[in-house]
This record gives sequence, C-alpha cells and structure tokens, in this order.
Amino acid sequence: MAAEANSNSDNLTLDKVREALIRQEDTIVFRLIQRANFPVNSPTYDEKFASFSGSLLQFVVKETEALQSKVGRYENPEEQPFFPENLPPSLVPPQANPPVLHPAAASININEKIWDFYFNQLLPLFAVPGDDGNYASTASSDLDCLQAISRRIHYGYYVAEVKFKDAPQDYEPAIRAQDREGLMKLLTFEAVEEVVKKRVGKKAAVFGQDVRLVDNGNGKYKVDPSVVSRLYGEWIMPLTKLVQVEYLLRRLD
Ligand SMILES: O=C(O)C(=O)C[C@]1(C(=O)O)C=C[C@@H](O)C=C1
Repeated sequence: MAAEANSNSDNLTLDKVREALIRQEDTIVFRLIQRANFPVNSPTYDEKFASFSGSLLQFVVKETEALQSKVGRYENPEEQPFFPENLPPSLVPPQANPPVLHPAAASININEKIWDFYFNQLLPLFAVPGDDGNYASTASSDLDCLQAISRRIHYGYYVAEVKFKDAPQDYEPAIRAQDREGLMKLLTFEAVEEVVKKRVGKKAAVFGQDVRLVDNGNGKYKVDPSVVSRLYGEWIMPLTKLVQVEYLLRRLD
C-alpha cells in the first residue's frame, strides 16, 4: 500500500496524490546530486566485471533487490524491481490495509524503459566524463536514482485510480473502446506539467547550489536545473502517463 497517499481508497484524492509526487521530487533531485559527485565511471557498466557474470552495476542491483524483496519492498505496488525474475519471496507478514488499486497494477512494470533512458540518455547529461575508481558507490548511487524515478513513475497507478474514481463516466467509454489516445487526452493537464517542470528546475537550483559562508556561492549548480526540467518533461511525466494509460486499459477487467 502507498505509504504516502493513503491506506483507504476513499481518502485518496488527486490533491493528496499530487502532494506525494511533489515530495518525491525532492528525493529525485537529491539523488541526482549525489550521483553527480562521481564521474561517469564507465567500468561500473562493463558487460563483465571481475568474476561476476554481468556488470558490477547489474550485480549490485540484483543482490540489493533480492535482499529488499525479502524484507517486503515489493509488497508495495509502486515499488517495482528492475530484475523481477527469480526474486525471493517476502519474509515479512503482509500489511492488513485493504487494497486501493485494481490488481492489474501488479502486472505493469516499465522499468526496462526507465533503465534505458537513465543510462543511455540522462546519465551523460549530468555526470562528468572520467573515472575515479569508486565503482561500488557509483552503482549504489545509480540504484538510488533508478528506484526514486521508478517509484515516481509507477505512482501513476494511484493518479489513474483517483482520476477514474472521480469521473468514471468520462473514463469508462474510453476504457471499453481500449482507446489509448482518448485516455491520454483525458488524463493530461498541460498546465500542471508546465508547473512541475519549472518547480523541479527551481529545486535543482536551490538544493544544488554551492553554499558558502562569505558570499552566495559561485553560481554553479551540482546538477544543471535545465537537465532536471528535461528529465521530467521528456521522461518522467510521459512515462507516468504511460503507466496511467496501461492501468486504465485494464481497470474494468
Ligand atoms: O497531476 C496529474 O494529473 C498527473 O497525471 C501527473 C502528471 C505528472 O506526471 O506530473 C502527469 C500528467 C498530467 O498531465 C500532469 C502531471
């Protein structure tokens, strides 16, 4: 169950879900700043590292996800693993909260797309070229970024659920017609997207400034605010909308 929204579907409102998305912006911006402390460190991603069967990054992600699965991380619908195959079961008793989401949410995991844009497009925009040898820290920092971004995007389940509950008469015809485009139009609020892009850029400027006692810093940011706005505009919001559409398409099953 979503810790940040509410444990009861009747208490779930669009305002509350949007507040949860706003809080997650802070986490994402801070984690990008953390990752930007290291250069690209490309050996982290070499197809084969030392005696591992894949890269050091894959090893860190798979082993971390296995541990987190045992302690119940993936019992939360918005927490989706990057390597869902063969994850060990949770050893933690399930929570007694009534489910808020349609069970279809469990089958929607778009982490492959997130992995792809993060490593192939985003990372080169905010990590400087170079190699300082800190591969383990780099990999865990990447995983921190990936998990925060993935959680935010899969939070689309709750956004979609609340929109559906607020206006079933608008959504049901498009769902019955399996009309992706129609659903996309219904759930899109361009004015909200513009505000989100501006706000996350501002957060990157505020959180990522160089703080000095004597003067007001050097005007440089740890992560370029325009890259954070772009992250939201090109990837995070479009993929959150994709999760919403996928969820709604199955909402009446
Ligand atoms: O706030 C909403 O209504 C959402 O659906 C979330 C979100 C976003 O990802 O931030 C996505 C689509 C909307 O066009 C606006 C914002």
